[in-house]
Amino acid sequence: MENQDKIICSELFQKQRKVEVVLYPAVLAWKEIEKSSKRSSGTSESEHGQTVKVCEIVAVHKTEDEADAQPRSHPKRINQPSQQYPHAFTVSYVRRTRQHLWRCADVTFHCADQQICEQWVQVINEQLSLLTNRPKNLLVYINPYGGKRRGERIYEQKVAPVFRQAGIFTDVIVTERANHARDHLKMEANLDDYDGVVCVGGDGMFSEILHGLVTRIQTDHGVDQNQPDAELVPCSLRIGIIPAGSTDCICFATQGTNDPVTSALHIVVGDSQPMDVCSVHHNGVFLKYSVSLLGYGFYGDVLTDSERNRWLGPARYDLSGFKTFLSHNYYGGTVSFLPADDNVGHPRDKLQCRSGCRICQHKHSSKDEHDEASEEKEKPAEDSDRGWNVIHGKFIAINSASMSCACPRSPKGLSPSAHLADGTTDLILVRKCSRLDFFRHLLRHTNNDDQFDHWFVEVHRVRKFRFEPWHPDLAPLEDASEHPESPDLSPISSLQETYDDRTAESSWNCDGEILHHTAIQVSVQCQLIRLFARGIEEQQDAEVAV
Ligand SMILES: Nc1ncnc2c1ncn2[C@@H]1O[C@H](COP(=O)(O)OP(=O)(O)OP(=O)(O)O)[C@@H](O)[C@H]1O
Repeated sequence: MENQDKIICSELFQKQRKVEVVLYPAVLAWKEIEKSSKRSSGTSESEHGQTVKVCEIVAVHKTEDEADAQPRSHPKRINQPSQQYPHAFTVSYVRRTRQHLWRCADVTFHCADQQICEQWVQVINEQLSLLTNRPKNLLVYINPYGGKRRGERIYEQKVAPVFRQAGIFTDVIVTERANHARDHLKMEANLDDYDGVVCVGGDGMFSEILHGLVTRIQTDHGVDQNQPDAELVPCSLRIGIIPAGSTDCICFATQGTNDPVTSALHIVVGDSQPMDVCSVHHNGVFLKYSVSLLGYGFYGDVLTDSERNRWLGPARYDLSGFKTFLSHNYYGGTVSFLPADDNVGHPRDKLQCRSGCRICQHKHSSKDEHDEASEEKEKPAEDSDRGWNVIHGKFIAINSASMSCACPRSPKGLSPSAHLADGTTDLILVRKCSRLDFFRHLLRHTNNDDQFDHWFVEVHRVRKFRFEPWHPDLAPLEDASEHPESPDLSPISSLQETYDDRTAESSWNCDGEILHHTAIQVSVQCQLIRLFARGIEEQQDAEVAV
């Protein structure tokens, strides 16, 4: 940093200390000139001083009220700095606290000269205006009925003040019915007026925003969503998520916490996290988009049952989970999938998707190359069955996890190494097994053991997959030859077993909504959307090297 050009440098006064304050293009730094035993916290501190990244400064303003600028706990000393340094400015910046939580902290500097004070405010504001990724105008949708019905209060009390401080203009729509936000985005919203869309609600509300925005962009570009192989147009507007639902998995998986203030700050600093979206079709008709979990069998049944108990609130998922576990249903069907290239890793490689993920970045550059190459072609090649794997079987669960699906209850998630933006989804097949085995598998989602390390579980990283349920009259024999890596699979006797013991079909749980078709085709659309998020930060990312 010493080598960077100083933009401005002054001797100022901060918390009873004389400090040298320097603004570099990327960092604001200050260090004590006269040693004091007291230190403030929140910024990166070292023997050289403290720093804040310019990109994490929320706002700067002149501090008009001297009383506000002085620490109240030292009334005796108020006159000392205020006589010598009567002018002050305050820098508000992102401060990391525990477990990925962000808070807005203030540091106030006192100056002897009004001109210097004003110059500092002006220069910092000029640097902030160079940060073109920051949103200035946002369209906010609030679901007043999500979660514990606190969406409006959360927005007014915790989010709006942060946006105001950062000088962000907002248009706020409190939804009046389900799909209000989706329809407004699809048909009415003037998207050119905004730099992003903010969703105040849970995963269901996010799904509305996702569908509204993606559909609108495809319509505007004349892309037919019903074509399973259509190359969808990525959304230029980013989506911010303010968690206010009973399930906030997408927020948790992209920020590491479900906290409205943290989310608001990620929006203010203009973070950008690309994200894959799965498109789901049935016989050439578009059904839904999914960004987190597509689950057939166990998770479909849990959702179906929980819908009957909505009155129980979030507790309905526990009750339905328990009931579904006891019923121990399994379902016959054929799963076909197109495996991903080796360069995106494997679901069991323990490489977790974190902020600045290497695998997602690699995928991004190869996507660019692919985009350029495909522009030269008239039309993308037709899907052939070349490279597809086919598995027939009886399954307790078929899950496709496009992200880890980590949540406070299952901190590792369904697929701990799934990536947010690598153009793949992790297809997890849980075959028919004993109830005790299935329990052991579920338990491993909550501890450090590998949940895929069971004879009845297999996991594949895929770009596309299809599912066809077995129909009563047409049930094929189970084909163990297709999956040689599962030596313990049913012996010959069960291959001869007809599908007499099947139960009825299950349903697909698509990001918390039930799909009305069981035979589906799924295709991952690489980095179709971007969120105001930066992925889960490693601890060392929280500190600036000085
Ligand atoms: N004004 C409204 N009235 C009724 N329903 C609404 C309204 N606005 C949005 N919704 C719907 O409420 C559903 C649940 O919303 P949300 O995801 O915000 O809360 P949630 O408590 O997490 O719910 P869930 O756990 O079911 O996803 C969404 O599917 C959304 O379409």
